[in-house]
Amino acid sequence: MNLPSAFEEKMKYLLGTEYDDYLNCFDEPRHYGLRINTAKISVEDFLKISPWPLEKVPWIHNGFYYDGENCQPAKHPYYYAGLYYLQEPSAMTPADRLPIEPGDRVLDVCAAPGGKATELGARLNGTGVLAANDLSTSRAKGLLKNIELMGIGNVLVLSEEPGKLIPYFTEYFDKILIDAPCSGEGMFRKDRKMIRAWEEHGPDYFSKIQRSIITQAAQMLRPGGMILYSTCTFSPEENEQTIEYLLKQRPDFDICEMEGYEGFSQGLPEMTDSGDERLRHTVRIFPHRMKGEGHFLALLRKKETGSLEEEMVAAPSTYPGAGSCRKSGAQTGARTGAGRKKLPEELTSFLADINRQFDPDRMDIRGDKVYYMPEGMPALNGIRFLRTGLFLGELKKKRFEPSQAFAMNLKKEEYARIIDLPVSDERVIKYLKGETLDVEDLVSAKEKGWYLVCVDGYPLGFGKLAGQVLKNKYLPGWRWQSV
Ligand SMILES: C[S@@+](CC[C@H](N)C(=O)[O-])C[C@H]1O[C@@H](n2cnc3c(N)ncnc32)[C@H](O)[C@@H]1O
Repeated sequence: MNLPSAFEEKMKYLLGTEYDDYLNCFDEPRHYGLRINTAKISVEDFLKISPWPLEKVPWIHNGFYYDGENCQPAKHPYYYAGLYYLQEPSAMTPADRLPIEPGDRVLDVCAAPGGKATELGARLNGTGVLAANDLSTSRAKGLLKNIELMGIGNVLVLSEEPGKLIPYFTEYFDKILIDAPCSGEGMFRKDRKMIRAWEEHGPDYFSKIQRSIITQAAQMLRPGGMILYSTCTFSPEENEQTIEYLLKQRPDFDICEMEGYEGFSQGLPEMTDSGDERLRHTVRIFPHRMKGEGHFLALLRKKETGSLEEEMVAAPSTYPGAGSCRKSGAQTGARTGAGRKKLPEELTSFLADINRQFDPDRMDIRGDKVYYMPEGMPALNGIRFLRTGLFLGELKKKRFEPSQAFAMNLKKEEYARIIDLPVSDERVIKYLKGETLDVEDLVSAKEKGWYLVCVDGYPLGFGKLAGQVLKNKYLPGWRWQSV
């Protein structure tokens, strides 16, 4: 194993006599993880239908190992139904250890491609709001797809430098996750390409970015709120020293203990100038001590009173942005459905078939597109975004076409017209490939209209019955790719 010598020296210093154990684990097989999406299915119900043997990740209630050399969960209809997310087991920890409560306003600052944001969204379970941001717009596109696939609707998907978000969201969020860009030392075992990247941009480069992100995020947290900071690297500069930096800048923050696990290791105050003993409550994951790749986590709380923002930031009484340069074509906050304005007939008649209460004031119609906004959203003019709210569908010449995101957000029992196929039915793959289906055996040709196509009771997308056949309305960009 060719590791950069500066990295080797640091790890010897960090690990002492355990260094050889760490090196030996490079020869061990990697761990493949699958996290059950509890927004769609309970752990118990998934275990009843799991096509593969699964072994529990002991510190994550909905996390499991699978045999990645012999199973391909990404090529299974349940993946297309959003029943699980494939994720390295240690990477499941940050979202799991941030205590999300129903109704919380949650920000994931560095969210793409959504490994943690999708779990945060599942925990909100349709309440509150999840703002998932990533500086990289191309990566944020993947994030949006994963959020929609997992059926999460109470979202904002943003693509901004975090500092730009502060005036809109000063002290707004109850919980913030910062899965910071980092030098990736914890991933060397899983992905050797990370070693080359480390040589280009190492801990010094990333620690500056992390300090900036964490102090910006601190301003968007309400007093009493919590931040979970994580990296997948070992370097103290990016871990304990970043937290030490925050605590110095922000005496209104403290470190909390998080739910433990026997394989976790304590943070290392001795790797900082201050030696602040509170840093022992941070968590390190070493791959030779447990079955997961290298990570670092710190759970932080902002004290209830006397937040620095009260002194430092003149929080705007109304959200600014009106009149500032808009980055995206769409205007949010200008809700044509607001004030109980009458909604278009074609939309109301579609929604009448859905067994769910929609608040007309939260309907946002922009051009021909209809969105269902999270409650109490500030105006976001001036922020680059990819999605605000649940994209319900499009108004087209006196008809409403429901979207893929809406299909994924629905539960089978919420919609009247269902075509539920068992996973063994060859029409499942045909549907996912975008083909027209013959469904004469399942529905009467007379009952025309939109149908929600499900696999074993879990929605995959819409189809429209016309004559004897079901026209396929599965989103073309999401289609099943034959290998
Ligand atoms: C470790 S990855 C996040 C992984 C993600 N949380 C997940 O679980 O799928 C770090 C992300 O930070 C983004 N990023 C880099 N610099 C950033 C910045 N200044 N603000 C916000 N995001 C940033 C990168 O584009 C990258 O997607």
